[in-house]
Amino acid sequence: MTQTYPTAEKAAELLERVRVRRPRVHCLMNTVVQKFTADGITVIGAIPSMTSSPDEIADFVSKADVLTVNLGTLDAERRNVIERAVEIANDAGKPWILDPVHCDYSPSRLAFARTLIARRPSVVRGNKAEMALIGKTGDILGIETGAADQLTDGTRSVTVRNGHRWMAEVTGTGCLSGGVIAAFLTVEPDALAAATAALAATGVAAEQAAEFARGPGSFGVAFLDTLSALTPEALRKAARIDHDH
Ligand SMILES: Nc1ncnc2c1ncn2[C@@H]1O[C@H](COP(=O)(O)OP(=O)(O)OP(=O)(O)O)[C@@H](O)[C@H]1O
Ligand SMILES: Cc1ncsc1CCO
Ligand SMILES: [Mg+2]
Repeated sequence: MTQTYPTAEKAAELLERVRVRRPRVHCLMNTVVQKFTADGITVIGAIPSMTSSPDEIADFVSKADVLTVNLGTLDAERRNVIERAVEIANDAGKPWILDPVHCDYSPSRLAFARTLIARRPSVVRGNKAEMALIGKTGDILGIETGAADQLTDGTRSVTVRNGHRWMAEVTGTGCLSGGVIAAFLTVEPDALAAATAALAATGVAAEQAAEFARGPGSFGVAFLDTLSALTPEALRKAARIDHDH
């Protein structure tokens, strides 16, 4: 069967679509990087909301176009809220993404991540250590980020080679990428194409930011500037997307 693979042209088209649609992205985000993640979602052209209040989660997920579930600062109440949010997203047929932060530190968190994966997110994204434990995710798009981002949906595999080493020195670039991927999921049903475009966009913005930042601190700020200013044309030219065939 002939496979369709995401291209730089497709990434540019999807960036344009996100900016036109201005999707609502609800985030159950860890408490460490809420602001940075919300800023990343805003500058890509989407609208973030971040509440984890049990009595409001149903309304927020119902009004959102997509949900981001991040396990970074898990506690008993947050687990319940996550389960409720996932149920609402699934019942409404809305896409959601799981970031199993630090599942490599705690067996109970890894077990919780597995129960969530059984409820079929559109995407699971983690760093190398996290995805080594999560393992294969079958036909659910699995993404291991790092110097190169590796994406596979069980049939097709893609590598995004954009980015800068300072991304690894700013806490929350991975969490932020989850929010940006979520925004792209609302404009493209092929999760592989959506996530490839999102990671190329953040990677190209990081390369541009590194040209005028002086280190990780100023890079974090510059990255929001360049992600905000990123044009579809600049993304098309600078995206480095490879695939397996
Ligand atoms: N050495 C590197 N060179 C280029 N890009 C990188 C490098 N390391 C990480 N990145 C990029 O940084 C982002 C975060 O990836 P990483 O794997 O570090 O996530 P993470 O560990 O989950 O981050 P966090 O938990 O702080 O949010 C991704 O977009 C990835 O492409
Ligand atoms: C450092 C840290 N601890 C919990 S969440 C988080 C941020 C992203 O991983
Ligand atoms: Mg992480």
